Amino acid sequence: MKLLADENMPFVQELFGDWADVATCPGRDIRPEQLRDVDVLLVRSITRVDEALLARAERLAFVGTATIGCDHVDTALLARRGIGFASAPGCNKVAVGDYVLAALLRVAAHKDWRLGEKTLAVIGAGNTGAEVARRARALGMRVMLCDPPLAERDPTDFVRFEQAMSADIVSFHVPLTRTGPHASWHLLDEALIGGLHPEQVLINACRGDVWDNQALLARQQGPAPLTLVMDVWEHEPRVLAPLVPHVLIASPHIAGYSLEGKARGTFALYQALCAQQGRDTGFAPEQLLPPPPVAGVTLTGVPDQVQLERLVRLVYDIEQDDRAFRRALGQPGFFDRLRKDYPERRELGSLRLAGAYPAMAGLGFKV
Ligand SMILES: NC(=O)c1ccc[n+]([C@@H]2O[C@H](COP(=O)([O-])OP(=O)(O)OC[C@H]3O[C@@H](n4cnc5c(N)ncnc54)[C@H](O)[C@@H]3O)[C@@H](O)[C@H]2O)c1
Ligand SMILES: O=C(O)[C@H](O)[C@H](O)COP(=O)(O)O
Repeated sequence: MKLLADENMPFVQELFGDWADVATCPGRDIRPEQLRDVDVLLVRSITRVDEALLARAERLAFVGTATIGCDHVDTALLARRGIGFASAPGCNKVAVGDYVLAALLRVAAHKDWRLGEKTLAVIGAGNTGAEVARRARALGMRVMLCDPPLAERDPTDFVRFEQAMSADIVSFHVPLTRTGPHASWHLLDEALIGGLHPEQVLINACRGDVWDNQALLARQQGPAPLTLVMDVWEHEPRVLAPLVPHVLIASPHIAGYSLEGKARGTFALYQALCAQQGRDTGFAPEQLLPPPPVAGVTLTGVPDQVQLERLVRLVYDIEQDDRAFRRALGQPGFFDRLRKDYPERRELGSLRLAGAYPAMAGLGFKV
């Protein structure tokens, strides 16, 4: 069995090496002729799996994407051609929760806000949105959820989009869709951007095209800019460079890039391929992970917001990501390079807090 995988997918050798002939290559450079004799293709979000890519893939029996988002895969085509498919729902939801928590604490320090007095709206209350909501509640924030597809089934817990957009902080967690009643392409459009209050904070850790970046730039260059946190950008890997100086935290689509999240992503594909081939799964994803560099801290009191930010930074320093992004901006290929060389990052759950109050588990730490 010949398996071709994106070179940025860790643990492929460990999981598939003893039963497949494994080759890896840059995900953006996979060519149709490379797939001629390939049985299994494992990709990340940067490989467009479509008619053109699969034109010569006569042996292909399985495609896996080690991601939550599937907007890069023509799943209808795979179904038509009888090619098995798996994604990794939820694999990096905890990492996205960590990213947004770190961002919230940074924003609060920047604006001199007490988060417990603020409202957070989550647009898209699925896997990642729910993680974010859990953490915000643990910070004492008032949380609004906006998810029209879920609200159609049970409206009890949800607010309308217009109400959500009035929150102090609005965090976006929707899949990218271009058609249908809940299409999310440019969900944040020029009209909406123009009507926001200058004190508001917007976070995008889902897909860049959900926000109209040109319209945001126009707003930011005006007299009443917003506070922005952007992990994802319209037209990645290209970035609208003039927007970056107007963004408080800028990063190269790494919100989900914890080591644990990546291990879960590859492992989900391993499980799916094992199931397709009737093979027993011999591993647990935890076995793939090295011990974390800092495994425990003892608290002697209830940490305030500043101490909480320090604790988070002990595991994940979002400012380091922001600095690396600004330093590299403009260099050829900088976006993909930062992602490829992304430092090993552990989840907050890798840190055990002794003496913590129980709500701190809601922030993601092990208590
Ligand atoms: N930046 C990153 O590293 C990163 C990491 C993981 C996921 N993502 C992106 O985030 C997206 C969400 O991930 P998830 O795991 O939470 O997915 P999910 O499918 O679990 O949840 C998405 C939710 O959005 C809702 N939704 C759909 N259209 C909507 C709309 N127009 N308005 C409001 N809600 C809407 C859905 O009903 C669903 O509940 C993924 O599709 C992926 O594109 C990015
Ligand atoms: O959809 C996802 O799961 C994330 O956006 C994913 O982490 C993106 O990372 P990539 O696949 O591009 O490496």
